[in-house]
Amino acid sequence: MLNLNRDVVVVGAGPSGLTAARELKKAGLTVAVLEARDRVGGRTWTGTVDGAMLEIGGQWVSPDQTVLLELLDELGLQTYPRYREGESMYIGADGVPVRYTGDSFPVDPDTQAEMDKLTALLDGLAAEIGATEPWAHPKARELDTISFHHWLRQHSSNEEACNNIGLFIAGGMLTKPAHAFSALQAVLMAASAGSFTHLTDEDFILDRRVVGGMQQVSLLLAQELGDDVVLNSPVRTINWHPETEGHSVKVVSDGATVNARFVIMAVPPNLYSRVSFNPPLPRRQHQMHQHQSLGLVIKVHAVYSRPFWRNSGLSGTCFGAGSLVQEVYDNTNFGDTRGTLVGFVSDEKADAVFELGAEERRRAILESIAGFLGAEALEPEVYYESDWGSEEWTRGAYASSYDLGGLHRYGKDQHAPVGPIYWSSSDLAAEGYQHVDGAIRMGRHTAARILEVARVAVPAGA
Ligand SMILES: Cc1cc2nc3c(=O)[nH]c(=O)nc-3n(C[C@H](O)[C@H](O)[C@H](O)COP(=O)(O)OP(=O)(O)OC[C@H]3O[C@@H](n4cnc5c(N)ncnc54)[C@H](O)[C@@H]3O)c2cc1C
Repeated sequence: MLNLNRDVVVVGAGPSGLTAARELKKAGLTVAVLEARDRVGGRTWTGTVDGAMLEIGGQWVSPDQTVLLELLDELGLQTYPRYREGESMYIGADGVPVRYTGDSFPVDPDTQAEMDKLTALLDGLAAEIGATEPWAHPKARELDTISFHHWLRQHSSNEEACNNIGLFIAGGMLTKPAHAFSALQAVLMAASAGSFTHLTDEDFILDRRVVGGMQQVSLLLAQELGDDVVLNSPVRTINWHPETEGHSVKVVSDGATVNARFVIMAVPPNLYSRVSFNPPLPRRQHQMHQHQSLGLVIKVHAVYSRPFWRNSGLSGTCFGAGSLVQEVYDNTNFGDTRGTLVGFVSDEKADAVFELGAEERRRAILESIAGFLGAEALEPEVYYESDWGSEEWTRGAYASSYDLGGLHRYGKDQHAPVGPIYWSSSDLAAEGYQHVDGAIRMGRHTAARILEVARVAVPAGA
């Protein structure tokens, strides 16, 4: 068991915690990062399964994610574009697969007009409300007390249009059913990516990947931090002093005990209560944290001897709001001769297939992909389901959002430190919310806040 004395202890070696630690260390403070798992990277994890390199967690980078793009550059990591040549596939309300090109689904003109109307409304709200303080906008309560499902139907009676627009935020981003979160939460998601239109444009939001995998960001940051990162060390208890802000914290983990002046909880909010705080956190945090939960999505990887869909002029991009696998993309690795598809089974559909045995689930998922791309999809060489819901130190995917009414009620306090305890994760970001970019932004922001306080606070032992 290590006994360490540091200025700041960071709980969690995901991109947010590692960024915060790096910034603090650069500024001259001493740090320790305690990580529960036997690896760094958190929800980014580049693994090898049956000889295939898979992005088990976060992978895509979009052009608005400028902080991540800058960091990739600084770390010497290269990116490459997602394969997108050829026609896409769409399965609409009639269940018939249709090939199409361009940005719009091949729907009838009425449905298209309704989708355009809903898109314009959401773009307008995202621009007006923004991602920084959505809870402070005059419309916050009104939008936060109606589910996204009902908000869509309040503005359109076209069910296919509502389902298609709902897909981009519900199944596609928050990975919760559209009845489980508010219209305000949907607006935050859109604003955090620059606009709702960005979320509907897969060539924007899923633009590029990192050569060698996204986890390298965390691996390289951890390499710089060296022995200051301690793995296999789930933090169990944080003893802190409410009166002496920033001066005295004792963080107890399985691998190390750290005495520090500040602590950063760089874990998703649903895991805060895994740590015993002594004294307990205030009422406000106790309540707020119970309203932040992770969604659920199965990221499915299927690797084939070759990218067979390309031979028939298909890009591998497929959408079907009513399909079990509601999105499919060509996820072939840089320089790989094999072809990889990635698909997503979200929220209630994920619940349903988790009721099945592994073989039956695999068959149902591959049949859904084959519904878009043909029978060759049924026989991958490698098949893998990323099951983040079963990961003790995450418990869902992709990230956390408030339940209905929670964002306007609690949002203003989600960043507020409690004495020496600060909060940092992509789940709390404005720009880049739920993404690696947001995790890095939050890490920098939290480090800057601590540096400001540390300048005037009395060092431990003084
Ligand atoms: C399947 C999937 C696909 C995704 N796709 C994308 C994508 O394409 N693009 C994108 O930008 N983002 C994507 N994301 C989201 C992105 O990965 C996350 O937003 C990002 O990793 C969050 O970083 P973080 O540092 O805030 O939290 P995390 O990455 O979750 O890191 C938190 C760390 O804290 C550790 N921890 C938890 N509790 C404790 C404890 N008590 N003690 C010590 N350590 C603890 C965890 O083990 C973890 O390492 C995806 C996520 C998933 C799961």
